[in-house]
Amino acid sequence: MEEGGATAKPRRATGRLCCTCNQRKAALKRPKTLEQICRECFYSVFEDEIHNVIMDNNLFKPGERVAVAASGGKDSTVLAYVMSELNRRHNYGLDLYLLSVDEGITGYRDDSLETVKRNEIEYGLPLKVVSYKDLYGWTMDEIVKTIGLKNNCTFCGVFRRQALDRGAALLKADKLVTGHNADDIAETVLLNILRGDIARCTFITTGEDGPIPRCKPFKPRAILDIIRSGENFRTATSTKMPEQGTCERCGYISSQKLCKACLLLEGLNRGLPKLGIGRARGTNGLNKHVEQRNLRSERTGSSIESKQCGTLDF
Ligand SMILES: Nc1ncnc2c1ncn2[C@@H]1O[C@H](COP(=O)(O)OP(=O)(O)OP(=O)(O)O)[C@@H](O)[C@H]1O
Repeated sequence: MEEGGATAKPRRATGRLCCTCNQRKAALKRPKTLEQICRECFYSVFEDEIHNVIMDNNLFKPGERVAVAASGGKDSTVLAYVMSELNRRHNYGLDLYLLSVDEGITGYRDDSLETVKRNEIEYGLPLKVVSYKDLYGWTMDEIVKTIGLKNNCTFCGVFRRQALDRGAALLKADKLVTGHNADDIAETVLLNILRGDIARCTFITTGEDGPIPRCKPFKPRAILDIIRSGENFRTATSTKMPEQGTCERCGYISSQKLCKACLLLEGLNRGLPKLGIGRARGTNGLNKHVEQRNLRSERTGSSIESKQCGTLDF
């Protein structure tokens, strides 16, 4: 794995022999170590690194059912391959499944779902697809028609997070693994610093207090400084953390009366699509002030939320 994750672009090597096997021609220069390495050795080093991350962090136990969040994009396609390969090679004893969320974005997700269907056959992993339309009654295309291009990422991010949890629950999975890599984690650290909300986003496993913990095996061993600084953040003991309960409407984990997805849906279904956009910490989730603040910041374009895409912790 390179610093940026599974698929960061390596630099081309310059006609030297691979420094690992000393036999084949080097195909790339690893940005992390500046070593010139051939294709075969790179695959093997990369897979060993992921195996070490999994072992060092005790990510799985034999017999666990693990859902691989598969978007059909590059990172999760590599993740599906590596998980099935390492499971076989090192006898992890895991029951692996592919889990895809169809957000209902014509011309985008329908294409990438075809990739996941190919992975299902190629790696022999059963595939479960959950859709926004079935779970929420809305596709992203319909949401964009209602809310416009601005802020629609909030819906997509909140709904996807919950859809993955719901899909994993349908699969009776013990764990959910995602293809988030070092770049994704570093980006989240930076955005959360701006929001004064840090630490949790750098954990390799999150949600252990909920029904299905999430793991990110692509978080590399040689962690970027920015991730380390996030890990070193401590939450002051005097800081009141939100208490985790359940949404009184759908039963999903929530620190408010209504979870974020139900709040967003409430807005969509009432014809007030901006209702749930923004943060509602310490409120019952249907707070007039939040609603007003959102409308205000929408007008001024001043909130961080309006500039970000989706949720900031994963
Ligand atoms: N529609 C989806 N269905 C299933 N899993 C998803 C979906 N979208 C994202 N994920 C999971 O979340 C991870 C991060 O997704 P994101 O889109 O932020 O990053 P990415 O680097 O583009 O990932 P990828 O290359 O795998 O699409 C993915 O690697 C995947 O594990």
